[in-house]
Amino acid sequence: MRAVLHIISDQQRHALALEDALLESAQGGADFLQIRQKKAPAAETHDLVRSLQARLAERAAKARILINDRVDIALATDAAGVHLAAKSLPIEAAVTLRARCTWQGLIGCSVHALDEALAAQAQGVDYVTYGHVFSTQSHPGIAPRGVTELAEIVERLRIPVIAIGGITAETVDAVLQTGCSGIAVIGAILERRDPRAATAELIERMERCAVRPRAAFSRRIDTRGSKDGKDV
Ligand SMILES: Cc1ncc(COP(=O)(O)OP(=O)(O)O)c(N)n1
Ligand SMILES: Cc1nc(C(=O)O)sc1CCOP(=O)(O)O
Ligand SMILES: [Mg+2]
Repeated sequence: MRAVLHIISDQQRHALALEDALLESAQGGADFLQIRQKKAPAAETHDLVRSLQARLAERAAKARILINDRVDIALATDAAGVHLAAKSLPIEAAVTLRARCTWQGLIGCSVHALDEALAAQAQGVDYVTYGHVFSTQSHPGIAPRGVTELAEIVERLRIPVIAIGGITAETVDAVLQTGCSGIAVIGAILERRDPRAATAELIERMERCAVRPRAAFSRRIDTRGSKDGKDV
């Protein structure tokens, strides 16, 4: 089991057209495309997800889609999961909602400290992203947290920890040495002219790492969000 690769969308940070860049990264082997369209109208994000799902299926690309923030869009598109950011619906509310419906996708969230990570785990998330590990254009002026704190969080949690923030092909080995379950990136893939090749190179480096993830994703990863796992 190798660590997973999440590609996160950003409306400002992409060299190719965003949808094309995401598809290229999926064809390069990305495991998750996390659709993070801050401030985009729901209809626009919904249409982007639907279009990506259709184009991924045409290409037989296996990447799963996670929706940032919008639980409603995750349900409506039967996405593989929802990622809760700092100002999203509280974890407890998202977990309760999932218990009441047929959608059974992943629920993940962003954390930035050990106590937040432990609280998120106790509230029932399936994974956390922890960052930012290195300096990142997305959060300028906030000090990076580094791999030592990442290693402590990985050690203390039983659920998968995905490292995020400034991770590149050059630094991925040091990140994976912590035993984290994956990495999430924007710039290392979406700001490249050839996201497919950049993804393939990053995955090759991930596969070469001798340290394996301490925690595996739950079985929810194997299906689309709905209980029967059928494709839409
Ligand atoms: C200290 C700190 N606070 C917030 C963030 C970013 O928050 P997040 O919920 O992950 O939202 P986006 O990253 O999607 O903007 C941070 N990195 N550090
Ligand atoms: C979206 C995001 N969230 C972070 C967090 O720490 O929560 S860091 C980050 C930016 C990731 O982009 P890049 O790989 O280009 O640094
Ligand atoms: Mg974040």
